[in-house]
Amino acid sequence: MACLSPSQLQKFQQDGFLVLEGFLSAEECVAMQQRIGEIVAEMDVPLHCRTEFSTQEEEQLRAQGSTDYFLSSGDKIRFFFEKGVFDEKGNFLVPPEKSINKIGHALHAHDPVFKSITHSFKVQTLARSLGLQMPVVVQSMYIFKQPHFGGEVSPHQDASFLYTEPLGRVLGVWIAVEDATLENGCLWFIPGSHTSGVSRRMVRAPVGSAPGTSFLGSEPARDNSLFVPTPVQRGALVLIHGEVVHKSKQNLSDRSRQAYTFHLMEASGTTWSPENWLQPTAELPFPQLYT
Ligand SMILES: O=C(O)CCC(=O)C(=O)O
Ligand SMILES: [Fe+2]
Repeated sequence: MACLSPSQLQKFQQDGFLVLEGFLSAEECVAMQQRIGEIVAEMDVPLHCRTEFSTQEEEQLRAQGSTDYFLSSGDKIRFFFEKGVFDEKGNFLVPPEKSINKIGHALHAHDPVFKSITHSFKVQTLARSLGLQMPVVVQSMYIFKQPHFGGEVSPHQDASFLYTEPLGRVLGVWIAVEDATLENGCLWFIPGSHTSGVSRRMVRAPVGSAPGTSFLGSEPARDNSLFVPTPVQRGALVLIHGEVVHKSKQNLSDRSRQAYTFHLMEASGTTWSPENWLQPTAELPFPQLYT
């Protein structure tokens, strides 16, 4: 199951993504959900991410605060929210657990449940069967896709944010913690779109400068009809090539679509761009997958 067959490998190479249904058990998914429930119950939300200030000066301060909150989240467990969930005083307009867009970017390093799934024998076997020699985990996210308003993820290539030289060294591992359907915002891919490089890159601005990151190049308009929906069941794992174009729609249904996703980089012979927003730190060098 965790070891890819030659035809699965070929399909991944051809399409730039691959669905592996039943990769995790329902119990493993429930364990992740329960742990997330505990983490959210203990959540401490910094004021600068809760308050919508009124004057322009205060707005700038707030924007800088949340930029720093994001830019320094690579080695921490932090919370990112949907738009419009706070009033002007910073009170939640919806229950806190329904307001989170995602938790990032180091659950894989700091939380025992997510660490053991990330480094599980199944995941290691999968990485070996893809030929990865020295994979490291660069980031992880728990994505909520809340019912009724969970935001869309616009068409992108992961390598735009996680840039390497050469390209082709980043791999997304996306695990459906709940069923992902057409209604609740499943992933969509343009099959074969991983073979023509990266259209834009997000680079980190000099420290302290606003807005903190900027794009080199731009995302071209994509023909909507090229996207193929990828509904999957709870426990499915979707492999995402670093350059394949993908997206997900807003969740207007009444069911959430939670997912745990992490990104691997083949570290052997690869340069991680020093301009990426995400950088290994002294506290958290990118951990080796095979440990
Ligand atoms: O879960 C989603 O909707 C998008 C996830 C994604 O883009 C990724 O894991 O690379
Ligand atoms: Fe992505």
